[in-house]
Amino acid sequence: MGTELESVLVSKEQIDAKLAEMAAAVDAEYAGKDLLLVGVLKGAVMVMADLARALSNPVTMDWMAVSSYGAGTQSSGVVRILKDLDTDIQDKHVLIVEDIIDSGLTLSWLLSNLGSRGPASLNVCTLLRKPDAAKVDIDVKWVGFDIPNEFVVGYGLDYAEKYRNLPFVGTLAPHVYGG
Ligand SMILES: O=P(O)(O)OC[C@H]1O[C@H](OP(=O)(O)OP(=O)(O)O)[C@H](O)[C@@H]1O
Ligand code: HPA
Ligand SMILES: [Mg+2]
Repeated sequence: MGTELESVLVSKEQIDAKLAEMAAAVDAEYAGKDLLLVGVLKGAVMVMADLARALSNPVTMDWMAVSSYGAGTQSSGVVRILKDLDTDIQDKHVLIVEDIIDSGLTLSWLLSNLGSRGPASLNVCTLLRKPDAAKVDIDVKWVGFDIPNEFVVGYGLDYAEKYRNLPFVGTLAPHVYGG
């Protein structure tokens, strides 16, 4: 491990096993229905790719890009749409795929934004959640791992755009971000 990384919090093996479990639950929930997975760029790229491939039922996929973190380790609370969906989600079953719910501000904003477009159903799955950091209460159908309130990187998650390609989730040494 490089000197910038402090520890592995969730290993590749743990992620693979959890996504297989989540995929089975998603398959069961949406059996016989058309499901649209909405991945939240950029962080959810890895979860989306691996979760989708673990599903047995066919799905369609679309992406939204929003950003509230910039280069820091704290949410600004201001969510910006950088890219909207390509598809109309009215009357569709929609599952938002996220890498992490931290303050919950991104998801809370997304749920109200997508909810106003009239989907047949709207649910959320996330690989990680920080219960101690929640600023808003959100109903999340599937959560992979509840983790401590520490800044994490890897498996899609970045610090100033770095570390997204790590195959595991790890904590960053505080000296890297001045913590
Ligand atoms: O619960 P919250 O406190 O709102 O944080 C969660 C959001 O923050 C991250 O995205 P970010 O804005 O960093 O964009 P990125 O995915 O492109 O890194 C992450 O991917 C979630 O979408
Ligand atoms: O802990 C985190 N790490 C990286 N990106 C994030 N976005 C919200 N929380 C985090
Ligand atoms: Mg980020």
